[in-house]
Amino acid sequence: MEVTETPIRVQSITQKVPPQYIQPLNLRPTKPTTNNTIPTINLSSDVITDDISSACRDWGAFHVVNHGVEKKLLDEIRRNGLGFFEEMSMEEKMKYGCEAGSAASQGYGSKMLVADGGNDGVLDWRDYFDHHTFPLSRRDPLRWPHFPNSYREVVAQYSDQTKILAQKLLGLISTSLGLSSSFIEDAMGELYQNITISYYPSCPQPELTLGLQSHSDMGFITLLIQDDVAGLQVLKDDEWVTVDPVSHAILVILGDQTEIITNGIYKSSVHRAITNANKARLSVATFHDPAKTTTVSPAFKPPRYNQVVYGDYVKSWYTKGPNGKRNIDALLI
Ligand SMILES: O=C(O)CCC(=O)C(=O)O
Ligand SMILES: [Fe+2]
Repeated sequence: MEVTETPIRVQSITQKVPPQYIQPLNLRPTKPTTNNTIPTINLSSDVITDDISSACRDWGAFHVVNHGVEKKLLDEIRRNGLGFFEEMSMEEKMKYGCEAGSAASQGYGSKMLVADGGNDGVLDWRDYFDHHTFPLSRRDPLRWPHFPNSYREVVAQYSDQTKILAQKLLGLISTSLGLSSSFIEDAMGELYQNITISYYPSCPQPELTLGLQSHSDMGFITLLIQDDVAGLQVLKDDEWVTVDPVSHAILVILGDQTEIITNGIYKSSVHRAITNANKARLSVATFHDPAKTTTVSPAFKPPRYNQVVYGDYVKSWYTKGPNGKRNIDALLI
């Protein structure tokens, strides 16, 4: 299997859903049957260790409030992202197009994972803009949109503030397991951060498509904000639970490296995005990963996962496709 970039962007599809975007019957979204809601943790409260611990154990995802990222900045990054996708011409946007054939290149794209089986050949109903933000040597704002005017400044500030929050959360996660507060950060080594703004155009047949297929994130921790159009779902006890947008909260999603380092005590969250007939949806996901050369291994004995070089893990993810959790399951001892 290989990763290719399609020349088309979902935004440019004007009529009915082309066949490449139609999910097989068993993967099409159905109405959630549960009223379960993911937990919310107030980071300004003193007694949150137990809450963090149960949210990480039971869900692998939770909202945080009083998180220290300026509310204005959350609004601004959503506004600037929307400005790029909705107000710039396709011709202008394509000047920032991702490199064809590269799995994680920076810029405007709509990724196509081509697999020999399963559903991975089906395309996501999503366009995105990916920004490399940390280490600072990777940060090149000239490769980010020049419109709206504040775009580059807002992304840089958002990157700085979310990195601080991610470090704080990794500290809390470490201490909740009796590890030193810097344990996960030390194991991660140099922090790599990418910010992906996803734009899910309204879809004429949402019952046939997925905005983003079921997956868990590869790295340590993802911080996600969405707009007021619901669409994100997390898998809990084999049921899809819709994550209702909470104004100015940030959703924390544990990634596969956190599952490995915690020896499976904490689980990465399987999630997906569904589409909507009437409204486009925007989300901003900020990923925190180790360097490709870093080896991640369980902190507890006996290990339940084989250690892995992060770069190999990423390669395998892009080779086999993200479907559900099959990549991390392959490391189980
Ligand atoms: O759009 C969303 O809410 C989900 C995005 C996501 O899961 C990802 O980019 O990995
Ligand atoms: Fe994700």
